[in-house]
Amino acid sequence: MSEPIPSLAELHALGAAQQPAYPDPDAVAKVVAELRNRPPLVFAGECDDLRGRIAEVAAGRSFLLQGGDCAETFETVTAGNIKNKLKVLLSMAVVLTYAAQVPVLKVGRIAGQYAKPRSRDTETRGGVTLPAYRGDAVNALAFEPDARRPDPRRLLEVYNHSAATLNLLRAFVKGGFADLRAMHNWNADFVHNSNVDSRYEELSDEISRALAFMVACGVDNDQFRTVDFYSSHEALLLEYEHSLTRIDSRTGAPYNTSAHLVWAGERTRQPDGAHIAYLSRLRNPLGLKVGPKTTGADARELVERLDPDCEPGRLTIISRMGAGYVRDALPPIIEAVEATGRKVAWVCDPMHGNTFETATGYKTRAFSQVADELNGFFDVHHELGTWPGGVHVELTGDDVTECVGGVDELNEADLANRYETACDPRLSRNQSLELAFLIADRLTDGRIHRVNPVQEFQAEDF
Ligand SMILES: O=C[C@H](O)[C@H](O)COP(=O)(O)O
Ligand SMILES: C=C(OP(=O)(O)O)C(=O)O
Repeated sequence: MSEPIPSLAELHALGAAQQPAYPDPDAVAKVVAELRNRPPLVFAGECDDLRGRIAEVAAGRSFLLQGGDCAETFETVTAGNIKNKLKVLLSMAVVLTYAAQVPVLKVGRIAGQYAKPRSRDTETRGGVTLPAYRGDAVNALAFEPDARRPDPRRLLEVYNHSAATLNLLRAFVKGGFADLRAMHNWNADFVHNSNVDSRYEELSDEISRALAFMVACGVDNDQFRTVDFYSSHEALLLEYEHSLTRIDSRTGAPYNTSAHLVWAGERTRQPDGAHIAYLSRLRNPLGLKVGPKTTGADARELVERLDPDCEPGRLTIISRMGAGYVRDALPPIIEAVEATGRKVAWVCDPMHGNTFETATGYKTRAFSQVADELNGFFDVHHELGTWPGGVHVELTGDDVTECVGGVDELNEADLANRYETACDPRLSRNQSLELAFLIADRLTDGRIHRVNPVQEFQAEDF
């Protein structure tokens, strides 16, 4: 049984990094009271299912695909946007499942990813300094004093937009949209102009033939109709996360019911800080981001706090080292955690350690560095004999121009064409698919242990 969740006041007393400076505490209290009355967005039993599935990842029998926007915005909660993100994640999952023949666990960075930690509290433009944009959960992106003032009522909008997003996602994944037999349609709206597309089309044709064969052999057609899809976000804003925490009536344990999985970010994982104190009490599966300065001892201390019962599937460690550091910085962390006997899922975020700013002021990432970090991650796990359990990516289903390189050979001048992110640069739909093929190649290069597809593949694994 978990210890009780500390009160918000107790958490703040521990020191909470990256919280908004709300000007009106009464307005915050009102919003918290209102959120505490709202129905949960996810069911505790679903979080338990996800924990079981992450245990499969940790055991080397499955691969975790976690992805979505850097920062969701209220304005982009539209059917088209949600559908495109789901389509690219499903397409990536198909590539991984079929080409690499590993079951793929699908987790969106979605339906709650509205708050951003920032390097600086303020932003200065043309001699004017305003509070930094901290995500739609806190303030608005426009560089104006009113827009940048933190407004707690935005947390109610986070709840509303997350509920609408989850509702549509559940309809898509259970209602037939994600049917494997419809995989050609997921890409019908895209311009087919790259070698990634032809690889994908070839693979879809092969899958269609394989499915027709299986159906002809008597496999139940309906098994391909639905998929399991989970939600996740960084548990950053204590007021929001705490208000959506509920005691499960079945077990008496506390769950964050705003998402299936929540994670501690690189900037908020102080072992004695508020975020770790809060997360350690939850029964949800948890993520932990670790950067290049994390030592083995740091990692050990954090996993002992977050996973005191050494429960397989409890923890997903998401490394975000940077292409130049991953090969040196990751091994001591893996060794220290594995030495504790814990079974964690090891996941690579190849985005956050590889951000740079162009001379024209765009924050971007080079696809080559993203690929290099991923390759480093696979190399390290190969050398240590551990399972490279998954990938965590910032992506969108649209043809944005935010990261340079990749199949469309985007250069710095192209960034101005469709730079739409509210915070960090995301992979476009083509770059995301290209990444999936790259991962599939690493998983099938004969050096990484994988499951026997014939014995272990089940339709619901897709
Ligand atoms: O997404 C992650 C962080 O919020 C982001 O990288 C911070 O960006 P900044 O350095 O521009 O504040
Ligand atoms: C802020 C993020 O990452 P990190 O904590 O790894 O910097 C993020 O994933 O949005």
